[in-house]
Amino acid sequence: MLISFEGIDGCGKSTQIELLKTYFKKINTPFSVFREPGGTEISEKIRNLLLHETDEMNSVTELLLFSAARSQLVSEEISPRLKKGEIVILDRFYDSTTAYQGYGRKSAELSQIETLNSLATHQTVPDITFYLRIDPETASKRTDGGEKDRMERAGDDFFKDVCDGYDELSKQERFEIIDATQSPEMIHQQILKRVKKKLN
Ligand SMILES: Nc1ncnc2c1ncn2[C@@H]1O[C@H](COP(=O)(O)OP(=O)(O)OP(=O)(O)O)[C@@H](O)[C@H]1O
Ligand SMILES: Cc1cn([C@H]2C[C@H](O)[C@@H](COP(=O)(O)O)O2)c(=O)[nH]c1=O
Repeated sequence: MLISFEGIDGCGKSTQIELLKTYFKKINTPFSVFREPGGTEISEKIRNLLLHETDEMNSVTELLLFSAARSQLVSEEISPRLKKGEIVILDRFYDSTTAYQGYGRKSAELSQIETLNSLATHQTVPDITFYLRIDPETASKRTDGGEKDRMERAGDDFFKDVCDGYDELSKQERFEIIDATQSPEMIHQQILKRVKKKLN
């Protein structure tokens, strides 16, 4: 089973993934967690380029690098585990590319991004995608104080477009839309309900 978490920076993905890990440990169910971009040696190097490189990067290079990191992660880690019937939790997957590079940066036509996503994932689609929905102002307040990476510095208008992208994407059946301004425990309960339904 493949479970992905999506939303803008500061929406609370990491917090919810930690709570879900605790649940799977409690019920003695093995699972793996990967973050995107990252999760393999090559993909972590690409992450560094994408998030911490200070030189100018054009938006198509950015799109291709996110896709390259994903392709490596899927072939090296995700596909082998899914083939064995394991649970894989992803902190972001290709919906991030559609929302950030498609709707946010407008790096390419959405149909081109869809093709690229399909190529990088070998058509791997999550069983459930939790979309932690939050407005950019509230999310940004949560991450204030910390050092912002290259994507987080993109500005309010960019994040509004990314949110529009997620709102559009989340009309698909596999999405569970969650009000991310609720307490972490309330959000966790909504996540557990959907996970348990899928497990049974
Ligand atoms: N439901 C919540 N209500 C209020 N604050 C929250 C909630 N969930 C997480 N936070 C806080 O918001 C901040 C960001 O949370 P977290 O790191 O889980 O988000 P994230 O989506 O993983 O962020 P990023 O994508 O930037 O890594 C943390 O300080 C966390 O404690
Ligand atoms: C996979 C993916 C990610 N991004 C952006 C989203 C975030 O700003 C960073 C990742 O940081 P996080 O703290 O690990 O969430 O990268 C993107 O723009 N496109 C993508 O495909």
